[in-house]
Amino acid sequence: MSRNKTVIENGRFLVPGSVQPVLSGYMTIENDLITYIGEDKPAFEEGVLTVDGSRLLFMPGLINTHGHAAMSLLRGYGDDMVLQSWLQEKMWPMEAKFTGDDVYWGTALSVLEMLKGGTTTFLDMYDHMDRVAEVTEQSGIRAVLMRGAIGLCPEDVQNQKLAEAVEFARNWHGKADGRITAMLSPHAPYTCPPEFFMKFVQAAHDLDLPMHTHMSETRHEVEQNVADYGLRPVAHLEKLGMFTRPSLIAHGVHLNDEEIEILARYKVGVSHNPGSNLKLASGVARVPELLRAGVKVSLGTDGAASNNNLDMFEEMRLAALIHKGVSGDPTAVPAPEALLMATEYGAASIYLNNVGRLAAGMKADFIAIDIDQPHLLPHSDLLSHAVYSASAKDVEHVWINGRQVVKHGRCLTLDEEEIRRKAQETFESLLKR
Ligand SMILES: CSC[C@H]1O[C@@H](n2cnc3c(O)ncnc32)[C@H](O)[C@@H]1O
Ligand SMILES: [Zn+2]
Repeated sequence: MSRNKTVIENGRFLVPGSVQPVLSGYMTIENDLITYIGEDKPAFEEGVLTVDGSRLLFMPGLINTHGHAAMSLLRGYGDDMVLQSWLQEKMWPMEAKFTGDDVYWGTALSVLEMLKGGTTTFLDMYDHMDRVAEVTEQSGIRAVLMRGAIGLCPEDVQNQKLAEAVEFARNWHGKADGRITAMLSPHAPYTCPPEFFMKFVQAAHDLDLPMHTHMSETRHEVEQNVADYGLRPVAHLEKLGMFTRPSLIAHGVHLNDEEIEILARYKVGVSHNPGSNLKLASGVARVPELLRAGVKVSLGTDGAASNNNLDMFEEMRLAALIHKGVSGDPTAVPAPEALLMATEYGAASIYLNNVGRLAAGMKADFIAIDIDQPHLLPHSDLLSHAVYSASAKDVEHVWINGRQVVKHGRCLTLDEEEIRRKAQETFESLLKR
């Protein structure tokens, strides 16, 4: 008998993008992989763990392609502000006080929220990344991690940040049973002078890693980029060589047709963060146009201080709704497309080719939602329900890399009580420092 085998029986499974997007049947997981999914009952040996899937909807784990996990400590601290004053007056002064322990507890709080809400992979750009990696290892979640660098500082400090980013990537890429991968991440073109940004591009070449940055989030940022460098942000980053690397940009709210064409040509991914963009009054990204141009569009929450939660079901729903409202076209982002953005396109945009889809051979990263609830009945179209009706609270079970990490809504890998207590204590201590 194989070391670790589970068979899900009589479940409903979401396979967006396929001819049969809602499949009734069975799924087999062996060690870290899905080995079978189909209508026919597989033969299996006595003693294999079976899960009754009859009241559950199984779907790929959700993939959060942009965030700053430790910022959960600043949830509710600085609402109703635009990006620049929010960063300069509220976030950066508080973040300057963060220690490694603060980042650990803030990240633990976010990972707990994400796991319980059905997110199985998250991207994180922050400081003290060894502590983020520690939470990732302990919790069982999958993560794409990077030391984000703001270059508004003397050159020796810039170089120190770059060195930390490189060292982190060297130490952690491929670790935690392969659940951690790394990228390199200058924070944004408006916080990283060109020479500093180009050093990151060179490092990404040297380490053969993809790159990630914030870009074209606000109209002000685009105007400032033109004033400072004579170029809009896309042409500016193209000139700095970023797109010679596999790249993902966060936001991309203010893009013109030509910029969309450039991103498509270089196969640059865009992490669409509708909740954060709405809350910071940044605008609404041109997602239907990006998708039509063939750009990989995925979904992210950004940090919990600008969202103000990490519920990827909410981002999916927002992505499916707001573009209908803006365009007047009810087919602007249909439900299957929104689900793909949160799963398969998410995986592609962070350069993971083995998650984001329920299929034999893929890593067993999947979730089960309880569909026996009033807001998820009748079972007319379960894919529609997953996008338009479900929320993080409906998540019953979560498996990552074949290991169950949430069971009946309880996290099996983290100490929930301790994290709740430490998060509150940490916030209170930050206010006093
Ligand atoms: C260098 S660590 C990451 C850095 O990013 C800041 N941040 C959080 N949300 C946003 C956003 O929407 N746009 C730009 N920068 C953001 C965060 O406060 C950290 O300082
Ligand atoms: Zn961000």
